[in-house]
Amino acid sequence: MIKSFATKAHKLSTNLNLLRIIRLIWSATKLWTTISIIFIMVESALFFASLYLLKLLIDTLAKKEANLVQYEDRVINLIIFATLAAVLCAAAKAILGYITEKQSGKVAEYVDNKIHESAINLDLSFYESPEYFDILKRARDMGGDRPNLIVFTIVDITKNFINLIIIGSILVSIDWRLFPILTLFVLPTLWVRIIFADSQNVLRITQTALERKTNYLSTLLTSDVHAKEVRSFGLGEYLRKMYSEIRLLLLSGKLKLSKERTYRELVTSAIATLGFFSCIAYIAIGSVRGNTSVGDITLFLVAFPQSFNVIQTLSSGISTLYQNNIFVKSVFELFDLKSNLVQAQHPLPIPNDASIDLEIKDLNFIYPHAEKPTLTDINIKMPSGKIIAVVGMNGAGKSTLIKLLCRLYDPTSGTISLSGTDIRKYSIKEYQKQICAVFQDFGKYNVSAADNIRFGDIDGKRDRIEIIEAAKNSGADSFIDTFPARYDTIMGRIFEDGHEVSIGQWQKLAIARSFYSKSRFIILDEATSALDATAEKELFDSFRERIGTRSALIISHRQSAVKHADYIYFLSNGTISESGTHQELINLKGAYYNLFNKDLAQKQQ
Ligand SMILES: Nc1ncnc2c1ncn2[C@@H]1O[C@H](COP(=O)(O)OP(=O)(O)OP(=O)(O)O)[C@@H](O)[C@H]1O
Repeated sequence: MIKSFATKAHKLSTNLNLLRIIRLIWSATKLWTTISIIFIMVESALFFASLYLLKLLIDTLAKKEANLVQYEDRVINLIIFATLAAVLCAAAKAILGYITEKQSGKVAEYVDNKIHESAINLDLSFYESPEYFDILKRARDMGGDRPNLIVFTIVDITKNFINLIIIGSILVSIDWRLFPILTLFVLPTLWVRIIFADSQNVLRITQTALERKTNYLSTLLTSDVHAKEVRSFGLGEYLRKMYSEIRLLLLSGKLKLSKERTYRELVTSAIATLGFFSCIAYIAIGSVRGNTSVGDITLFLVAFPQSFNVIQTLSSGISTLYQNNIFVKSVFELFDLKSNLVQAQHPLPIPNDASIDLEIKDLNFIYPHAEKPTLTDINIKMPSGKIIAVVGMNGAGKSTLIKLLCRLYDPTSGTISLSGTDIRKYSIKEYQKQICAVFQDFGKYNVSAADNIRFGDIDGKRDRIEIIEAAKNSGADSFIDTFPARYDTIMGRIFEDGHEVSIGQWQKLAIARSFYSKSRFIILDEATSALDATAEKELFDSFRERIGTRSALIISHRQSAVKHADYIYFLSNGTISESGTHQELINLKGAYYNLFNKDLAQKQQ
C-alpha cells in the first residue's frame, strides 16, 4: 500500500501541473493573488493567536496566583485578546472569501480569453479533427465554475496546510505521538480519494467523445437549423432515444465508479475515526494516570477535533484539485497546441503595385490523416484583373483548392506564389487580407445588415456609402431597402427584432461582404447557388465592373456563372484535365462540354 501510495503521490505531483496552475493564476491577477496571500497569512496568524491565547488562559487558570486582583486582570485580558483574535480571524476569513471570489472571477475571465485566443489562432486542420474537439470540449468545460473551484481549493489547501502546521505543533507540544498517529489513520482516506479522482479522470477522457455525441444529438433536437428536417422526416423520437441511450451508458459508468468509491470511503472513514478515538483514549488514559495536565487535556479537546477537521478538509481539497486536473490539463493541452502553418520569421511586405497575380505551381495536397492525395499536379494562373473559373464534378477538389489559396492549409508539395514570391514568405494575416472567399457554407451573422457587409473589412473605417455600394453590387440592396430600419435591421431570427431572410438573400449579403473587403482577389465558391436565374445573370453579366480592378476566381456548376471567365480550368479527380476559354472548351467537346449539357452548348456555338 505504501509503495502504491508513493507511486500515486509521485503521479499526483507530476500530473497535477500545480506550478503551472499557480503561474496561470498569477498571470491572471497579480493584485488579487497578492491580497489573497496576505489575507491567508493574516487569517492563519489570527487562528494561531486565538489558540495560543486560549492555551495561555488554560495554563493561567490551572495555576492560581496569590495576588487575586492581578490574577483576575490577567485572566480577563487573556479572554479579551483571545476573543479579539477569534473575531478578527472570522472577519479575515469572510474577507478572504470575497477576495477569492474576485480572484477566481479574474482567473475565469483569463482562462476564457486564452481558450478563445487559442481557438482563433489554430489553423483549419484542427477543426477537422475529432481529437481536437475532445480537447476543446474538456477545455471549455473548464469554463463556468471550475476556475472558481480550483482557486478556492488552492486557497483552502494553503490555508489548511498552514493551520495544520500550527495545530500540529500544538499537538506535538502535548504529546509528539498524537500528530503522526492521527495523520497515519487519515492517510487511507486521502489515498482512496486520489485513486478515485484518477479513475474519474480516466473515465472522463474515455467518455468525452460520447459526451460530445450527446451534445450533438441535443443540438439536432433543439436547434432552429435542424427543426424543419427533424419534423418533416419525423426524426425527433429516433434521435431522442439515441440521446437517452448514450446518456444512460455514460451515467452507468459514473455510477459504477461512485458505488465503488462509496464502499472504500466507508472503510477508510472508519479507519480515520478509529484513529481519532485512539488518540482520545490515549490522552484519557494519560489523564487518569495523572500523566497529562488539565491544561493539556483542555487544549487537546480544543485543538484535536480541529486538526482532524483540517486534515480531512486538506485531503478532500487535494482530491478535488486532482479531480479537476483533467480539465486543467486539457486547458494546458489546448494552450500548447501549435498551428501547423508556419509563420515566416521575417515576413516580406505584400507588394503594393497595381498588378498583382497568384500562381499555383506543381501543387500536390493530401489532407492530414487522409490516405490519398486530394489534389495532384495543379498548375493555375490567376493574372491581375482577370476572372478565372474552376469547374468540376462533386468531390473533384475545388473547395480544397480554395482552402489552399486562402492559406488555411499549406500544400504538401509545390507552391502558391503571390507576385512571384511563395506565399509562405508573407505574414499569414497580411496574405489572408489579400483574399476574400465566399465559401459554400458562408457565415450567416445575426447582426445588422450593415455589419454583415462590414465584416468584410472589420479593421477599416465604418463607411456607410461603401457598404451601400457593395450591397448594390451584389443585389442585396433591393431587399435591405424594404426593411423599415434598412441597413440597421438585424438579420436572422435568433435575437429579438431580427428579420429572417431567404438563403438567396443571405448569399447576396455574403457576396456584398466580399465586395466590401479591400482584398485584391475575390473567390466565390458556389456563392450564387441560391440566387434566382435573373439575379445570377445580372451579377455575372456585369461581374467585371462590379469587382473593379480586382481579380476573381469563380467556382460554379452553372454555365451562366463561368462562361464570362477569361480562363477556365476543369478539375477532375484532383487534377486539371482541361483548360481554356469557354469557347475553346466547348469546341474541345470533352468533360466541360459534357458537364454543361451538350445540347445547350451546341445551341450557344
Ligand atoms: N478535411 C478533409 N479531410 C479529408 N478529406 C477531405 C476533407 N475535406 C474534403 N475532403 C475530401 O477531398 C475531396 C475533395 O473535396 P472538395 O470539398 O474539395 O470537393 P469539391 O470539388 O469542392 O466538391 P463539391 O462540388 O461537392 O463542393 C473529397 O473526396 C472529400 O472527401
